[in-house]
Amino acid sequence: MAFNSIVGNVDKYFTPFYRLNKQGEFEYEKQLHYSPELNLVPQILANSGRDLLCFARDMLDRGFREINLNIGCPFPMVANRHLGSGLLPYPNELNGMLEAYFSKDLPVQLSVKMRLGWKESSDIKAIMQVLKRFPISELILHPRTGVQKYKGTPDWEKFGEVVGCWDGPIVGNGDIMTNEDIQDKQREFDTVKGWMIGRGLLINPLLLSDQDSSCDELLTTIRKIHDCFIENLKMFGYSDPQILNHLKCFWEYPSKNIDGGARIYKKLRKTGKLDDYGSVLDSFI
Ligand SMILES: Cc1cc2nc3c(=O)[nH]c(=O)nc-3n(C[C@H](O)[C@H](O)[C@H](O)COP(=O)(O)O)c2cc1C
Repeated sequence: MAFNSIVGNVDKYFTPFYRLNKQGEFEYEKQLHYSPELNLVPQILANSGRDLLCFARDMLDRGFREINLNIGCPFPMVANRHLGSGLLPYPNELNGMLEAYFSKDLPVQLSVKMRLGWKESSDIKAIMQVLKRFPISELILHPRTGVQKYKGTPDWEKFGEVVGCWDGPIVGNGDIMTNEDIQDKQREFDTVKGWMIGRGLLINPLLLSDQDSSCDELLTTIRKIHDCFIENLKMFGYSDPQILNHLKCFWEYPSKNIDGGARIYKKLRKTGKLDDYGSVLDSFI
């Protein structure tokens, strides 16, 4: 929300994934509703048709017409439960979930965000055979395995193979850090519908602007996003300690693009109260 208010120029946003809590329920922010100003797609981490359907119905009630299934999350605590990229070695489980979902014919499109596999990129072969059986509205592929996390480089050759065998809309994701990266990738894969950007936009929120931006412009923009983010967190009803936690996470990526950023990030992380955090931040930025 904060990024969209201050910078924008992005076609589509995705929520962080929702998953069942320990009580077996989904918990949503009360502000989670579709709005035409923010093309937001709610994402779910699931491995059962029942959970996927329950989430889709909840999102339908909130005005959404697309949900996104995450079968790419690489964290072992997630993957060990056959969730995220941990589902990729189990095509039959994916098949069962999708059969259950599409048997209900809900007016909620299902897109998929995935990696190439869990341990082996060869997982993708059987997974693609399953996905092709269903009307998946969009496929977003980050061409690394789960165990790779962010190590090494994305396997763009494998990505090309998937693009070649998928008839529907496909989006690429991985290590896009500059505007030129997008142009290069689009030239290489001209049938690809778009590019999802994660860390690149967190590090440089002005990545998509046409002109080179100065350090001052960048810093001012980051600060504006930050201040808007705080307002949103307050509006969402978060407590001060929760807000502080979110703000500390906020700086992980932008601090990489600021002179002395590592030092600032370290100092901010050490603060224990929101007031102290504000003073430390004001002394730097
Ligand atoms: C802080 C952070 C949180 C993320 N949370 C999610 C998430 O909830 N769902 C998801 O599909 N991907 C998530 N990702 C992964 C990104 O969507 C993306 O696939 C990954 O960062 C690779 O793209 P990039 O090289 O452009 O960053 C997250 C990444 C980061 C850095």
